[in-house]
Amino acid sequence: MTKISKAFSPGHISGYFCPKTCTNGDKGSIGGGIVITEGVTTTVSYSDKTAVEIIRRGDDNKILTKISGSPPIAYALRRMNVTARVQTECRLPLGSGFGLSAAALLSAVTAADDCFECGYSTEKREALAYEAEVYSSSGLGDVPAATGGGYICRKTPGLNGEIIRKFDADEEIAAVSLSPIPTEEIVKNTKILEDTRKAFPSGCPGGIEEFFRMSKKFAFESGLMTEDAEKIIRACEEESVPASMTMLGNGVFAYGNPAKKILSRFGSVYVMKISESGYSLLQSK
Ligand SMILES: Nc1ncnc2c1ncn2[C@@H]1O[C@H](COP(=O)(O)OP(=O)(O)OP(=O)(O)O)[C@@H](O)[C@H]1O
Ligand SMILES: CC(C)(CO)[C@@H](O)C(=O)[O-]
Repeated sequence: MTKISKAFSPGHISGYFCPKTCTNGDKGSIGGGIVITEGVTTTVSYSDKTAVEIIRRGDDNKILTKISGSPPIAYALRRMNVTARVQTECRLPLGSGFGLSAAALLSAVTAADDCFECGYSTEKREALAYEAEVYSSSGLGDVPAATGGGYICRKTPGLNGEIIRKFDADEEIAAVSLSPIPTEEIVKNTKILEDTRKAFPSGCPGGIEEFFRMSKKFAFESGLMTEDAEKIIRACEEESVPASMTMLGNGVFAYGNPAKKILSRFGSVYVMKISESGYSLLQSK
């Protein structure tokens, strides 16, 4: 009987970031963000040819989007020397600043390692997910972020970088997304990257409210803030709700139980919490 393995990884919303080269020469970033309870569940089984299907479901479990193919996952499987049938499932929209490519990679590599009994160490699995993410220009800091939970301050880049994780904020995170922003276009644009360097805040936030203040200042000063996001953030300010722009997506994330009501004036709201943990294997049979 064919073995079916399943793994989950949380997503990650970046509030501010700055590209940085890792000590080993790899590309990476430092920054602040939130690891979220929403993410990607990936199922892997043997097939004589790799086929990846991306599924996004709505609240009623109805399929909203079905896409064939995921270049980062196909790259990772080639590096593992395996061919597989892969299905990723998520609820959040793709390309909208929720770090879903990193979540898809961490869960796919974990499930494939189990399915094909590769016997990889944790370090090897994460290094492969990181390599595939950076090679595909689909993210810089989301893989290290999703190896654990909390709202985080990534002080140095890469998987061996120093990450401060805090778990002292347990109210809801609400998010609204108006349209995607392709990560690749931003991380390859030298002018934008220079502006993110200038706007990057120093130090780590002392609490969740300070995290949102630092993120908002970064979003404006880096020039990444969109008109749509600014309008929503202003509405949050009127009610003293901490909010900022989802990096990288044309949308807003906000903290605290009143956030959902404000954001619902602007589009479909996704409600989640700060995740207590990183990715994990869910099923092996
Ligand atoms: N849920 C998913 N399952 C499989 N592959 C995905 C998924 N989400 C994104 N990808 C792959 O990641 C690549 C780049 O996606 P992109 O960086 O735009 O998305 P993202 O990670 O959701 O966004 P962001 O980096 O802004 O959070 C695409 O090639 C896409 O196929
Ligand atoms: C570049 C980025 C904002 C894309 O989501 C993220 O990977 C990060 O914070 O490095």
